[in-house]
Amino acid sequence: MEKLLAEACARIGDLDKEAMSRAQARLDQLLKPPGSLGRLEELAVQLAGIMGTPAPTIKDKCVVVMAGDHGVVAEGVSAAPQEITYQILPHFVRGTSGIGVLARHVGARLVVVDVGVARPVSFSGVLVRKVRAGTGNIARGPAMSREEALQAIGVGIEVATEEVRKGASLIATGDMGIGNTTPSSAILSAFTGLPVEETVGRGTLVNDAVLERKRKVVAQSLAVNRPDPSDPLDVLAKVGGLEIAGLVGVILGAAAHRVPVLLDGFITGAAALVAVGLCPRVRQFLIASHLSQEKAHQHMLRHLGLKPLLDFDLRLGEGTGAALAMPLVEAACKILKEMVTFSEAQVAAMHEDMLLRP
Ligand SMILES: Cc1cc2ncn([C@H]3O[C@H](COP(=O)(O)O)[C@@H](O)[C@H]3O)c2cc1C
Ligand SMILES: O=C(O)c1cccnc1
Repeated sequence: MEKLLAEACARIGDLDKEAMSRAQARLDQLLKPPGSLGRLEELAVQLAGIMGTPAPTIKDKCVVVMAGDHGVVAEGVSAAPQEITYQILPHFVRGTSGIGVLARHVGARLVVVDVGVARPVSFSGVLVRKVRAGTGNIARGPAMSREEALQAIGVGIEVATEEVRKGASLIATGDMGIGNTTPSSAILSAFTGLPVEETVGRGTLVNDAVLERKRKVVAQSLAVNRPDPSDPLDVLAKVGGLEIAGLVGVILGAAAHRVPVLLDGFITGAAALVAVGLCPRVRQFLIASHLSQEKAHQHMLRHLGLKPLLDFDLRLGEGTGAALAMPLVEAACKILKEMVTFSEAQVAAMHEDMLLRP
């Protein structure tokens, strides 16, 4: 499994600078004032760099949802019962959960993976790649062993690779796992050193008493496990989650094939922190779809150096924000391909001498 991770990291290159400058040059000639399509232009240049062509196209889109359970729910850190992680799975497959509806809405394939759900899963349509039946309670000990973390990363790499083989040219990440905002906060604190007051939020909308308990639990998980921020795998194994590890693999596996990765909210952000820790170059392949209402997401994105596309007050996870942002990514590609330049349109050029140039 370590080999799979090492291979994926080794394959992740830099952005294609030549494709980026050609895309930028075309954007500057298109029938519009310079830079007037704003962030769509930035996105277009990034996509050109990721996909290695000045005219990138998105053909097939998929959302990968990794599901896993968390021993730390025994501490009373979520307003939702643990069984929901299991019970919601058929609604993913049938398309009646939040991401079920939104993935269908944007025309993306939905891939649901059990990488660590507590109960045995046998719903047809769910890919069962269970590494273990839920993590250990991070308030008392490690979430999982290093080997299990590597195995779950391997599952993610394999799933992403398979989706790319089937034709995916844009992959969105999603999470399902009751309790998973707690390990995500622990990961954020471990990497940034931020105090739990800054990294712990309300998750499924817990009240003040639970929020306070959650802060103590995260602080305790760090004190008990002493994750080493210079060793991302150590952080993941000690205070992470199985679905978070799976998502680390999806991110690395997609980037290894030069496929852009849309992050969702707080949990996929925690996975991104680990992935970037393991392979800093992967950052350039990431697109932050939205700013979650989970308060600490802003710290996460700042640490990752990513600017969210949407600010929609979402706090569901499942990949819902990432799915909603897919049409923006497609729009950025279409601008490059389908818009005409001033000269192609035979339209009078702008007054160069009157333009503000940086
Ligand atoms: C019905 C339901 C559907 C969800 N879909 C995603 N989450 C989200 O909420 C959970 C994280 O919040 P916490 O750490 O407070 O438990 C995760 O399952 C996450 O995916 C859901 C939560 C619920 C209740
Ligand atoms: O930002 C998220 O992804 C999120 C926030 C709260 C609960 N579940 C997910």
